[in-house]
Amino acid sequence: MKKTYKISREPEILKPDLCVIGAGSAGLSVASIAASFGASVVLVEKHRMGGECLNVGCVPSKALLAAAHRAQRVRDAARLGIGTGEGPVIDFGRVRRHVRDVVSAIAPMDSAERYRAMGVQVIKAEASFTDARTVAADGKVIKARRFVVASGSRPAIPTIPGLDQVPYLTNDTIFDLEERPEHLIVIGGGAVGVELAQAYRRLGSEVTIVEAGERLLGREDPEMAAVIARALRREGAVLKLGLSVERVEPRDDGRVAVVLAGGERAIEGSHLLVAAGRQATLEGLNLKAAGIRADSTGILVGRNLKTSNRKVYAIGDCVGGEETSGRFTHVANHQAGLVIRNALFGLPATPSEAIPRVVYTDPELAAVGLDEEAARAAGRPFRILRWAFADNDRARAEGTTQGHVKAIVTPRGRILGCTIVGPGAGELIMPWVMAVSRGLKASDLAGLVYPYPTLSEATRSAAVEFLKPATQNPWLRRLIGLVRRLG
Ligand SMILES: Cc1cc2nc3c(=O)[nH]c(=O)nc-3n(C[C@H](O)[C@H](O)[C@H](O)COP(=O)(O)OP(=O)(O)OC[C@H]3O[C@@H](n4cnc5c(N)ncnc54)[C@H](O)[C@@H]3O)c2cc1C
Ligand SMILES: NC(=O)c1ccc[n+]([C@@H]2O[C@H](COP(=O)([O-])OP(=O)(O)OC[C@H]3O[C@@H](n4cnc5c(N)ncnc54)[C@H](O)[C@@H]3O)[C@@H](O)[C@H]2O)c1
Repeated sequence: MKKTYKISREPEILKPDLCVIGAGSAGLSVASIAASFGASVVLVEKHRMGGECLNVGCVPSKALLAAAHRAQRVRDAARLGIGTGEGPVIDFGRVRRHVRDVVSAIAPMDSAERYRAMGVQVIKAEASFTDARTVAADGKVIKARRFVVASGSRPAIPTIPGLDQVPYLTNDTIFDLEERPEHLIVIGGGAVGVELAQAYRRLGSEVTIVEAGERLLGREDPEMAAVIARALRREGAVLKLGLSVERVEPRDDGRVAVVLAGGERAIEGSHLLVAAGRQATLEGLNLKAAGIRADSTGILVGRNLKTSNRKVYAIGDCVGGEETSGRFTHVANHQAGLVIRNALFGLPATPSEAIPRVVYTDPELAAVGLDEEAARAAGRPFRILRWAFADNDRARAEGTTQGHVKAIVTPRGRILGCTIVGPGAGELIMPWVMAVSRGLKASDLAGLVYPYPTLSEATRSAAVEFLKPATQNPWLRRLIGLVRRLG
């Protein structure tokens, strides 16, 4: 009889400088920067290269909003004397194609091929810790000098009775819709809910937002968030605020009914979007085996973004606890740079205090540093400087006068924070980011020359507000008199 031999193959052992888990915004940034410095990098991704931002987050949502904002401009054109007949004709199939085309055009930047060409070893598999110094993926054993967990987040699904009995959308699926929803009900009035609600409303859907909190965009300055709420209402979105969802029911005709607490009439819609926050993706990682601490908010990090295992960092959306500066792509990128500083060069990795955030509605809302509430909570004296876009010549010319700049400064003028709601707020926030980050004063921004007529002048006007009391200063008035006498 022929003898059979069992061939037991030893697993391949890789010993790179860095092993990065997750190829979303955070993981890709770390991998590319490390590779550019000549470090050896293994990047492990179990699903799609580019993660959430490229595939189901920032990119498709901003492409959809771009189409929606274009439709609104057509509606608004009559105010400037431009006839557009019956208003915009929305071809939802083409809108969807535009969204897909934008994602496809950016995808090569995040592709495995591009990263392999940089010298990164890309493994398409789930990564799992086997002990404090080892990760297993695709039958390979990775014993890296340092690990970076960048495993991201996914939509948090609230426990609402009946939700599991109806089809519902999240940001993972809404960009695949083939047809425009007739009536989209959105659970959650945070950034995801508000941006997508305005996008669909402007593309012609009926939209209802149900938000458990008393207002939309609960983490933003209430005065500024109210401008967005007014804009949404004016465009016909229905806002149900301060109401919790009691249950969700399917209707015989395929529609969905959302029953609200407090005896409110049930809302019936064709589609339901759950946009009720995020949950860190931790399953499959086997964090316990590596001694990495996490709680319900995500992986806990300390100084230098290190986890409780000092060889392992965590960055991006998977990070929880108090340390997180928000779940944003630019935060993920910033943290990637910090990890490189620490892991490759042994330098301290101190997160910036000046992290901006933008909600891409129209008008946009952008913020950096302290807002009024945070300044009050800090218990130190401060001043508020405001400037309305209604008093900005360019905004008047464009017919986009909603909103204002609201800056928080110390009594000596040091800029502590700024929130802008208005046209292009996401672009206008940058001098304020620079000011907060570099400890600049209102006089620094007031002293710059701004081209006329630009929206940027609203920054100077707000900053000049700080200097206005000086015009009443008796010493300065006496000085003017003295100079006058000197001829
Ligand atoms: C609708 C929407 C719009 C948004 N718009 C903006 C915006 O305009 N601006 C902005 O700054 N932010 C925006 N965000 C937030 C932004 O998308 C996230 O902050 C960012 O994508 C987080 O990047 P990340 O790399 O931490 O995580 P992710 O992009 O989620 O990447 C994590 C990757 O890790 C992989 N992974 C997980 N576990 C494992 C494992 N065990 N093994 C291997 N791979 C694993 C996942 O498959 C995933 O690809 C938006 C979010 C949403 C939902
Ligand atoms: N422009 C951007 O930069 C951008 C855009 C979208 C998302 N994001 C990121 O994604 C993160 C997640 O966004 P999000 O909007 O999903 O979360 P979020 O936490 O900002 O808002 C979720 C909202 O849902 C509400 N909610 C929760 N459960 C509810 C329930 N059962 N009924 C009614 N309301 C309920 C909450 O009160 C909250 O207001 C954001 O924090 C942000 O970091 C950024």
